[in-house]
Order: sequence, then structure tokens, then C-alpha cells
Amino acid sequence: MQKTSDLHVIETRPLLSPAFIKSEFPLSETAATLVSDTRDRIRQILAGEDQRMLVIVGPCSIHDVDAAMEYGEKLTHLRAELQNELEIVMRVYFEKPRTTVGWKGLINDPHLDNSYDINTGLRLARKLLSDLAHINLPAATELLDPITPQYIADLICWTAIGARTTESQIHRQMASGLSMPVGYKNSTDGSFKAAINAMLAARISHHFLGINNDGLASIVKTTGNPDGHLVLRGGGDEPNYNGEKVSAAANSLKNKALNHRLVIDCSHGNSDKDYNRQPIVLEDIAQQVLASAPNIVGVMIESHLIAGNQKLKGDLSSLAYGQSITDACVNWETTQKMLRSLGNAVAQGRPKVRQNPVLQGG
Ligand SMILES: O=C[C@H](O)[C@H](O)COP(=O)(O)O
Ligand SMILES: C=C(OP(=O)(O)O)C(=O)O
Repeated sequence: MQKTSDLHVIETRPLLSPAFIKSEFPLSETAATLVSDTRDRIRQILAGEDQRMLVIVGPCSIHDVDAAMEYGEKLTHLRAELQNELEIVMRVYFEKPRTTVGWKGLINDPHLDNSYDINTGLRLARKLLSDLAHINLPAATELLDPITPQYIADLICWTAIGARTTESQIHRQMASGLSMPVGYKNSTDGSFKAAINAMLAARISHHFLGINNDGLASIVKTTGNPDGHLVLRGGGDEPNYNGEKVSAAANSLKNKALNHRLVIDCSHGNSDKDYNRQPIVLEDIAQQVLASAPNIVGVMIESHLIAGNQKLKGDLSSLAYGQSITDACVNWETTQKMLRSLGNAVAQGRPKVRQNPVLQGG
């Protein structure tokens, strides 16, 4: 008899259940309060009820949890300093969608050596999110594999569905069941039709295949996620952060009765992947905010301790500490300048924020 299945499968290894990994790194009351309160504040920003801006800032990807924690310690001070103008959330990305091939992130290959120790990757990810919550720093991520949310989503305040997956039914279904606000990136060709369709699809209930907390294959039924919004990231060799493009996107959203308030990614297609351009994009956004720009409610910045990026090669001991191994990032000094400048623009362009200072919970 001819073999007809598993012709291209070499092995399957057991995956620890979400319940087991959560029992090792349980959600504490402190973390639950931080996550829940931050999600509420983000919802208020997205609804235009809070005039401050959401800022998703941090490394393109996490490959070294110590460096991520050092970055997080610095960011938590800046978050406190600018809390009346900005809701700062750390970008904590564990899963990388690749254009072709490459390292797919800390969960997939935590030892950076093609050993694909995914159980360790999930543990490291959960522990880091838990440690960040305990220094009062909320986290945002991109969710890529539809099984991952079961392991970490209770510690995540904002999620991106990326430019390469916004058109995927699997990801829209997943988003329909997520508990936090979800930003849909425009497509890599620069169009935002797929993201608008994703917002329409993910806000309603779906039934699909997934796993439950015990890791058992399950039929999942969701309510739909009402907190979807657009993230403009440029693409097709053109940025889309200028006033004209933002208005066009907001009008398309209004025409579909969707939330017209959106987030702008300073990196990726908006900076032509040149990290030196991120401050230029941010400055343009700050100028728009000075003139109010009610459609713009958030920004994303790829930032790390050290500027630029480095190639992941065989010898891990030669990796520079605190520098990205995926997209190039701005360094910490530049990050501080960018966020202070945005905070200033919010204070001047949206004077109401000063009248209602927000005290952030822990
Ligand atoms: O932000 C990350 C990258 O832009 C994305 O994962 C694609 O990366 P790649 O084109 O290097 O594969
Ligand atoms: C992959 C990313 O972005 P995009 O989906 O916009 O390319 C990212 O932010 O890491």
C-alpha cells in the first residue's frame, strides 16, 4: 500500500499545555489589574474619550530576555514621566512573520540555534511578560500562530495582526476571540482594504478549530472583538502617515461604520525600513497632532538599547547586547527624544489632556 500521509513530516513532539505553563508562571493579581486597566485605557483612547496617545514602543523582536528587561526598566520611568500625555506600552514581539525565511522569533527558536525548543520559548515568553507586569509595564505583541494566545494572551494589553496575515481568515477568527484591542496592519502593498475587511470579519462571532487550556483540540466559539482598529504602516514603496493618506483611511473606515481612529507605525513601509527615518515620521505625526489630528490616536516605534540591527550568525557570543537581530531600531536616547517630543505635541495640540490628568494604576 502506498503511504499517502506524513510524506513531508519528520517528527511531532509533545507540546506542554497552556494550563501547565501557566501553573509555572501564574497570572498574579498585580498583573491582572495592570492588564485589565491598561486595556480599558487603550479602549478609551480608541473611542476618543481619552485625548492621550497610545505608544507601542520596543524592540522589533525579543531575542534576549535580559536585554528586554533592561529596556523595560528604562521604559517604565519614561512611561511614568509622560503619563499625562501618552499611554506607553512596551512592544514585546515573540513571533516574527518572515517575507521568505529567517529566524521566526523567541517562541519558535529560543536558543537561536535551530533547535526549535518551543516549550522553552513559551516559558521564556510568559515569564518575561509576567516580569514586565511586575515592574508595572504593560505589553503589546503580534500574535501569529493561532495556538500561542492560549499561553500568553492574558498578559497582553494590545495585539497586532500583521501586514502579512491581516487577510488570513485564520487570524481574523483568532482576533474575534481575543480579549484585548487588536490593531490590523495595512497590507505590504500599502492598501488598507484587507485590514478594513479584517475589522468587519473579526468583530462578529466565529466557530473554528483551536486548543483549550488543557491543550485539547477544540471547537472554539467566540463573541467577536469590538475593539479592532487600523494601523497604517506604509507599503508598496510609499509611506501612508501624511495628513492626506490618514484622512483617506479615516474616510474609508467611516464609510464602513468602523472606528476611524487609527495608529501609525513609524517603522516598516513608513520609514522604508531605514531606522533613521523613524524620528522623521514621528516628527511629522507630532506636527499633525499639534494641529489636533483627531484621527491619529497612537504610534508604534521599533526601538532597542542600541541603534540598528545585526545579523544572526552561528557564533552567538559575538552578538552585541541590546541590538535587534531582526529589523533595525532607534536607540534608547533617540527613543526618549521622540517620546518627549510627541508628549509635548499632545500637551499643546490637545489641551484637554492637561485638564484631566490620568493617574495610572499598578
Ligand atoms: O518587523 C519585522 C519584519 O519587518 C517582518 O517580520 C519581515 O521581516 P523580513 O522581511 O526580514 O523577513
Ligand atoms: C512584522 C511587523 O510589522 P508588519 O506586519 O507591518 O510588517 C512587525 O511589526 O514586526
